[in-house]
Amino acid sequence: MLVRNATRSLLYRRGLLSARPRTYATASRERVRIVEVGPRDGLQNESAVIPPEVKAELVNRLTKAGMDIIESGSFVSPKWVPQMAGTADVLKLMKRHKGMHYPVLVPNMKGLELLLDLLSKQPKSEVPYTDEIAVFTAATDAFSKANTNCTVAESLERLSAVAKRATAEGLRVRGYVSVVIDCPYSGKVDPAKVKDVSQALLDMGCYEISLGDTVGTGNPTTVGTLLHTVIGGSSGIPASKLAGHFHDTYGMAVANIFTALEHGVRTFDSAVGGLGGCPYSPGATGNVATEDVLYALRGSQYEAPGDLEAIAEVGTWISKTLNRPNASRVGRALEARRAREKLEKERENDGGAAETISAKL
Ligand SMILES: CC(C)(COP(=O)([O-])OP(=O)([O-])OC[C@H]1O[C@@H](n2cnc3c(N)ncnc32)[C@H](O)[C@@H]1OP(=O)([O-])[O-])[C@@H](O)C(=O)NCCC(=O)NCCSC(=O)C[C@@](C)(O)CC(=O)[O-]
Repeated sequence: MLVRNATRSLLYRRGLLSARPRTYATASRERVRIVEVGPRDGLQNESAVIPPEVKAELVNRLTKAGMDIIESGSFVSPKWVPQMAGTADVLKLMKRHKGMHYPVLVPNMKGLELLLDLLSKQPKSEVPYTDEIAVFTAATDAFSKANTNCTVAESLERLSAVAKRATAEGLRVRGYVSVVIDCPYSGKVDPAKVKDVSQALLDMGCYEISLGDTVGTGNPTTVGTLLHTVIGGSSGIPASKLAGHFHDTYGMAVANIFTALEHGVRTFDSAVGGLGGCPYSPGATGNVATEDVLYALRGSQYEAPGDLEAIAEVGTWISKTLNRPNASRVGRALEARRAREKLEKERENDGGAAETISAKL
């Protein structure tokens, strides 16, 4: 069947590629959605101050590399998460494109009002700063209190009002449930509780629920058990309404994604360069790296957005900019390959020059 390379076509339509992509024959592949969370989840835990220009540049580079859903910041209390202060500036600075989504986290009505105020001041001719918010809660009271200073029940009440108002204002609402496997404060989490909280978020109008293995302790068995409970039974939540958000603390995130794929989940959150960690989950490392997800899906029946080589270059750039090691193994391997190829080219050029000199002599 004739299909077009989806990512290159998207870039061409956005005016980021000059040449129309060629069409070529390939087997039809099932589309997987990737929510790139690097600019939000990835940066929220960094201790050094990151200027809004750098955050906006990260979004721009990810766009050029083909990502089409980029979580771009948070309207949370700057006292709680100082790194996300200035999200309004990031949204103003970054280049926004029609058809893309730039969700931002909103924890309460105050955050939503700040966002709505910003949107109301934007010239109508511009692409909106965002058309989507993400609300977040947890499967345990202990984590919810540490993260948002209220119990799960209190957070659901708070978020229900936020979701209702956001929907009325024309915004899409995504929901997160944190600590779906283990809680750093209260231990093992009951999958039935995850199902109840997810259902409550759907009932208040969230179009999708991202299940967060915040601590990154899940493995294919525990993730499989979780999904079996959440999706299964007559009151099961359809897999199409779920997303996987796996931190890679124990190196299991890619395996967990494949387990989730087997259960029908087709949306995954990832962060370029494996950036991130949650300020309220001590010891947890970053999200699964976008590069690792794209590489793992190569040659499979699934097609994901994003150009792997280009994403890897963004991972190299942001890791250098933040002065931190690139946490993506695929990113590091591609970096090493690029360095080798550069060296070989230089050698070739040197050899060529030497040959020219000896020919002249
Ligand atoms: C929810 C609150 C605000 C409650 O925090 P609180 O202290 O209970 O809030 P409050 O209502 O009592 O207000 C205290 C002060 O904060 C201000 N305030 C209040 N709200 C806002 C706001 N939205 N924006 C800006 N300022 C705000 C408010 O105006 C007041 O200012 P003051 O009078 O003292 O000057 C706080 O706990 C908070 O912001 N928490 C966010 C924590 C966070 O961002 N965590 C990381 C994101 S979640 C995550 O990473 C997990 C995820 C999603 O990736 C999935 C996974 O991996 O599991």
